[in-house]
Amino acid sequence: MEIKNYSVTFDNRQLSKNLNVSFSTHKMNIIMGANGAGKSTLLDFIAGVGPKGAVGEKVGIPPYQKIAYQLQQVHFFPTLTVAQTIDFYSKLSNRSDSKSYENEKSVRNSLLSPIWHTKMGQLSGGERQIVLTYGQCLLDKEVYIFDEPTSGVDETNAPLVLSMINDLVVNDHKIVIMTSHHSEQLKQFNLNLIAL
Ligand SMILES: Nc1ncnc2c1ncn2[C@@H]1O[C@H](COP(=O)(O)OP(=O)(O)OP(=O)(O)O)[C@@H](O)[C@H]1O
Repeated sequence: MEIKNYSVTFDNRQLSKNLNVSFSTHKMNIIMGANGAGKSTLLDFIAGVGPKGAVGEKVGIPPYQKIAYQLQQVHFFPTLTVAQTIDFYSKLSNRSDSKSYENEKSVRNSLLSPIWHTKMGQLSGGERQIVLTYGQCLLDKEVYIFDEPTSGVDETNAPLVLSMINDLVVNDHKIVIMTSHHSEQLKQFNLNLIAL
């Protein structure tokens, strides 16, 4: 999977010019770069949701229906409980429960179970992030894109969340692309680092 000759300009400001990126099928793809470097914008392009005015060739990138994309700003229904939110994701998925892995079970049992009946609107920012990342991992897609999935998640919980995401690559052979500002959290994983 590749992006070739990707360029984007906003208000006469050239953000990216003729960028070429190859994505690994057997390592997590991590896009790193300074604030405003264009990481989220590139994710939007890969996911097929924008940005206007971006050009580039997509090679081997599936249509948007086969892509799970978690935006940086977490979106949720504040009056649904965690249980109802996860049920919502499960209903969007064709995945069978038998494909549940240890890290996913650990997130559910240790992180989600204490807040299972709490409304999404009552959770902390980090808790919401964990619930929605867990939900994304339940979907049955070819490509999973996460924009800073550990933003707001504490140092103890972040490795578990990242291990759950890494399982998508290692166990399910899916393509994972994410942005991160936390290289130290990712050291233990097999990575394809993409610097913007
Ligand atoms: N629709 C738009 N119109 C004008 N400028 C935009 C638009 N979308 C993004 N930008 C600008 O492009 C730059 C890159 O934005 P982007 O969100 O991709 O950065 P980022 O690398 O993800 O940053 P961060 O690490 O802070 O999340 C920013 O300066 C942003 O203001």
